[in-house]
Amino acid sequence: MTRSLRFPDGFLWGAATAAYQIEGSPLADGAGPSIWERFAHTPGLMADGDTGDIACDHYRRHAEDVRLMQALGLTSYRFSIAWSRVLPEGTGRVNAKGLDFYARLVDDLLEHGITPNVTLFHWDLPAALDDRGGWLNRDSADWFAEYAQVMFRALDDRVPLWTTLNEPWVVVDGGYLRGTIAPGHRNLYEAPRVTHNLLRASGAAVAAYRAEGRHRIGVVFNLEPKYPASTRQEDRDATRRAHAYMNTQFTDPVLRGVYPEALAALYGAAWPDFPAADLECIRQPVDFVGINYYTRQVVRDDPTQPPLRAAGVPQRQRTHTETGWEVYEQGLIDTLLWFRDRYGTVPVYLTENGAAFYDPPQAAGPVVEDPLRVDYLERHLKTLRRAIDAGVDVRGYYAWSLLDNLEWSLGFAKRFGLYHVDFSTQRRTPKRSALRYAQIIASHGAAL
Ligand SMILES: OC[C@@H]1[C@@H](O)[C@H](O)[C@@H](O)c2nc(CNc3ccccc3)cn21
Repeated sequence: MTRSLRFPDGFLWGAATAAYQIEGSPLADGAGPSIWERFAHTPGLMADGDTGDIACDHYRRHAEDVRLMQALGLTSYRFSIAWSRVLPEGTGRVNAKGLDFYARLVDDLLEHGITPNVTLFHWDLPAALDDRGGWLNRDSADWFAEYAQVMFRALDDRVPLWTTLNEPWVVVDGGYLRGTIAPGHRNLYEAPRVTHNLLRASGAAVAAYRAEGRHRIGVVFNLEPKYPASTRQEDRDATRRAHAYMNTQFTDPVLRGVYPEALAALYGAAWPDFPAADLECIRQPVDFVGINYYTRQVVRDDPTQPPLRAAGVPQRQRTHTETGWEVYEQGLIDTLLWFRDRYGTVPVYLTENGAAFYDPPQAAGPVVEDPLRVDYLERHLKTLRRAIDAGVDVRGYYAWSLLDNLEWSLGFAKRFGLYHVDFSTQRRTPKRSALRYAQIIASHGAAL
């Protein structure tokens, strides 16, 4: 007997985007620059010299894009606020036109029956705050709480789902250790301090929400399950280090109030002695957690790669995406079951899941054929259903992404969208995966 794949009543079917990746017009109507405005306009840092100056032109085409969401039957849309549109200097003066853009977008979503899921910080820190030390400055928690309160007071009457941060690990690893994303630092001593201030900021925003919020607030982590390349103790130890660095470095402080012990040894002299009171702020209870799942990592010991001393082992026998990520849907249920077993019944949204594949050249027509993305979507939704059957409290799914967009420093070439975007004309064309997703949504999962 084939089990129905219907999803629970009230389960949200969404798609996700981020401000700098889709909006364009980064300095329009009084907006201040973000660190991404600076990073993207620094020669040599962006593939093909791509920038977010236009991107998907969503700032001007938002009404058209909401109609695209409605065409898929989406019941929710996850998007981020560009902090420096609303607070051009990061704190203090509010730019009414910036706030108004997001109020009009939220109203339009609600009029189309689409639940807004708002991310306050998706990597685009106001440049003016970076000039004051950015996330390295302990004051960043207060700056973020001030900004969050401005947004709560403006939109909490209409926004039922808020998230504070998107993927603090990527900000730390990419922005302060590897230098691959803004602000492009490469400093081991900065990394744990940025982790700590990001988590303090999230906690401060959650505390501010408790004072006046009417709905629910959470935080979004990218979780990537780690599997040892062999049963050798060295590989198992390396796997544990990689898991602590990428995953529990963030989930444990927020959900358990402590950092993983492995981090002190990993960071060594760079590991600060944090005030205990900070952890009380960080561990503010959240109403839900967003999990972004894309792939897994198979890990081996690698003494040549300090401080982690771990390396990924390519799984060449399996399909990979254009960003080099293995398609491994089993990692999704492994992650969700691990999360439930470690942290209990905190509700979860799968706030990002998707893939960049090379869409084969085809004649311009009403649909772009993307068979690999259709397969990726089906595999992961079927697996998500298995996790729900196993008792994980998953409340919604957000495909990354609604539109092909600016894949940060990788530029426009890496296409994750359900809709293809011709960036020379801004024409949106549904991919086959969009039509398949619409069919799945219409059946609430039964058509899987
Ligand atoms: O890379 C695709 C998306 C990206 O466009 C989103 O803005 C971001 O939220 C996002 N996070 C991941 C997963 N985490 C990750 C892992 C390694 C490098 C960069 C991101 C993928 N994505």
